[in-house]
Amino acid sequence: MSCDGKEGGFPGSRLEDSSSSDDGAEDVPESMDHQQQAPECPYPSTQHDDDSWRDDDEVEPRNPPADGNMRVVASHYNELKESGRIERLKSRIFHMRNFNNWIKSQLISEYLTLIKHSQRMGDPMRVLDMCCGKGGDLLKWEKALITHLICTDIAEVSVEQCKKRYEDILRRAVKSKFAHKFSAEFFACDSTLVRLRERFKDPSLKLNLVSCQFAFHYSFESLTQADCMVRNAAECLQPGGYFIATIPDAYEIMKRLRLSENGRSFGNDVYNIEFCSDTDPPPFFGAKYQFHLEGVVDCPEFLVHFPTLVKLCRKYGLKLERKTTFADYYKENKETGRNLLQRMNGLETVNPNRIGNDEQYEHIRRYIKGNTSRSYGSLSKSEWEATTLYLVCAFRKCKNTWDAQGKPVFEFD
Ligand SMILES: C[S@@+](CC[C@H](N)C(=O)[O-])C[C@H]1O[C@@H](n2cnc3c(N)ncnc32)[C@H](O)[C@@H]1O
Repeated sequence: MSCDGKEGGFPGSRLEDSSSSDDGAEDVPESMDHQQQAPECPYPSTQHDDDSWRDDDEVEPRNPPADGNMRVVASHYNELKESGRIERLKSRIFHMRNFNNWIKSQLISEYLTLIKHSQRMGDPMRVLDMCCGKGGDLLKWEKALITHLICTDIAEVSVEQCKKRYEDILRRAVKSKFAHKFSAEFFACDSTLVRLRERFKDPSLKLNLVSCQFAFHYSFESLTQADCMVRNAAECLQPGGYFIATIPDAYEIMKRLRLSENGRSFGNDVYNIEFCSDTDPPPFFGAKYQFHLEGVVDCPEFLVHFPTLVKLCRKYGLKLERKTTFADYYKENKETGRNLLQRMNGLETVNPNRIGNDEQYEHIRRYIKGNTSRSYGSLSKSEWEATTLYLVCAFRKCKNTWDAQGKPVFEFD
């Protein structure tokens, strides 16, 4: 597909079960645990100390208004085909997709746990899954024992599939005495254009968690769109509630771009990023690139200038609590999340005797220093390079008072 992102479909790679995820991974039921125990082989983390934007302080859109990229994005996701389990197993990014899904599980569990600790027994747990896709996180919500879920996405086909999956979960829960049941509502809309609360069944609803996984960056097409998306994330959150997201790490992208040969594109055999113009430094909004991920994504995306995101969030009472690259989040969570990572097949079991001189596993050869007596859990070099394009972030909703004009005054501590 060309860099203008106006053609072609969204090649899918899906499981046939009811839990596949649009970031390419899925919730894995406990019974699918067939990966052997394998110690994880660490892979060097990437650094980003390079501020790639102009260093003034303005949050000004320098790009023209939205040019229809959202239509392109929506049709990509709407056209996404479900593929069989066999096909998915053969994918070169099978483990990376599961690894990304594990990161989401850890993040969701971390913040739901924090919220639960501040609640009383029996308090409701209400979640907005903004840009929910086909419902890849539904089993996570079920396992976390939430009470109400709102799912929305720009792609109507995805929302329909998400709703069907929820109904399947509910049917199973009704049959089983012990399964957890939660209520849910679904609607399709553009979160960068529409005020979501007006589409809620109860617009006065207070949420505990807003989750936006692998999608928030689409809003950085323009200030207006990003502002709308942040307001949607913030305005229904209770004080003490959280907005959590996984987004591409724009610093890492700019760093790799500047190291690239042609200064416009870079990647490997599983992913590619190509900038549509050679704006360097990039603008705060509308810094567009074409993202291609092996068999899963071929879509226009936008850099998220993180300090600008933090400013927008503050405007709506959201205080930054965490910004961590996937590489570091993995390091932080690999002990506590080890069993889940294994169950989710988030790492490939690599036998050092079988890797020969394959440069994809060079890091393992270096790590084991000749000891070939056991297997290691790892990702291939290409998969690792792709997953380390991302970061996790979390913002906490602050309490507020009201000024004489009726505007909220947030207490940021
Ligand atoms: C990579 S998928 C992630 C889906 C899901 N959050 C997950 O983790 O499985 C990105 C999703 O963002 C949705 N999306 C992109 N732009 C959007 C917008 N402006 N409003 C609502 N949804 C949007 C797409 O339709 C797609 O389902």
